[in-house]
Amino acid sequence: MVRFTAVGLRYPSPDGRAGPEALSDLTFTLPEGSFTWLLGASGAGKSSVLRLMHLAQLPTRGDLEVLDTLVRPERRAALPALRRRIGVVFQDFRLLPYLSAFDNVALPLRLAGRSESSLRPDVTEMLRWVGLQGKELSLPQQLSGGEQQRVAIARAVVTRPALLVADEPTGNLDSLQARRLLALLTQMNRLGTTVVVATHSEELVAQFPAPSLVLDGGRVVHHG
Ligand SMILES: Nc1ncnc2c1ncn2[C@@H]1O[C@H](COP(=O)(O)OP(=O)(O)OP(=O)(O)O)[C@@H](O)[C@H]1O
Repeated sequence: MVRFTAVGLRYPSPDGRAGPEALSDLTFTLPEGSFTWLLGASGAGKSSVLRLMHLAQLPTRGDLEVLDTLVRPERRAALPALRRRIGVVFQDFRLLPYLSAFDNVALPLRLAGRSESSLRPDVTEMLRWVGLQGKELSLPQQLSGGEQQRVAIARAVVTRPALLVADEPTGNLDSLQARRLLALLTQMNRLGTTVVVATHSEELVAQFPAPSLVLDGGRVVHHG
C-alpha cells in the first residue's frame, strides 16, 4: 500500500534556497496489488511523485507511507531495506553498458548478497519471461530499444518487488513494443505486485484500462 497524506515536495533552487513547491497537498492511497496510471502534462509532477514512491526523494511536508512503512528523514537507516522491495523502470533504461543482459539482471541479487549458484536460475528464468532467452550474453548496445527495456524490466522485478514504479517506460518504444511491455507489467500486477506507471500515451491507457491518478501543476486533479 502507498499512502500520501498532504504531501508537499520542494526542490532546492540553484542558489541553495528552497524553491517553489513542485508537489502540493497530495493525498491519495494506492491499495496493495493495484495498477495505477500516473497521468498529467509535462511538468505536472509525475516523475516527482514516482521519485517519492521509490524513495529517491523525501517529502518536505506531509506523511508518506510506502509498503506500510512511514517514510521519515529521521528513519533514514530503514530506507535501504525498504528500497530493496521496490522495483524501478526508467524511460532511458539505465542499463550498465559494460555488463551483459545476464549481469545487468543479476546485479540487484549480487548486491543483496545472493550466491552465484542460487541467482543463476532466477536470472535465467526472468530473461526467459521477458523473451530474451539466447540474448543473455549480449551487451545493451547489441540489443534493440525494446529488448533493452525488457532487460530493465527483468532487472526491476528479479528481486520480486512488492511495488513496481515505471517512469515513461514506453517513451522510447514503438507501439508494438510498448504493448508487449505493458503486458509484462500487467502480468506482474496479476501476480500481486502494486504497479504505478507514468505515461503520456493516451493510446496505451485506452488499451490497458485501469484507475488513473491525474496531476496538474503538482496537485491531484483526478483519482479513480
Ligand atoms: N531536480 C529538480 N530540481 C528542481 N526542480 C525540479 C527538479 N525536478 C523536477 N523539478 C520541477 O518539478 C516540477 C515537476 O517536474 P516532474 O519532472 O516531476 O514533472 P513530470 O510530470 O514528470 O514531467 P515530464 O512529463 O516532462 O517528465 C517541474 O516544475 C520541474 O521543473
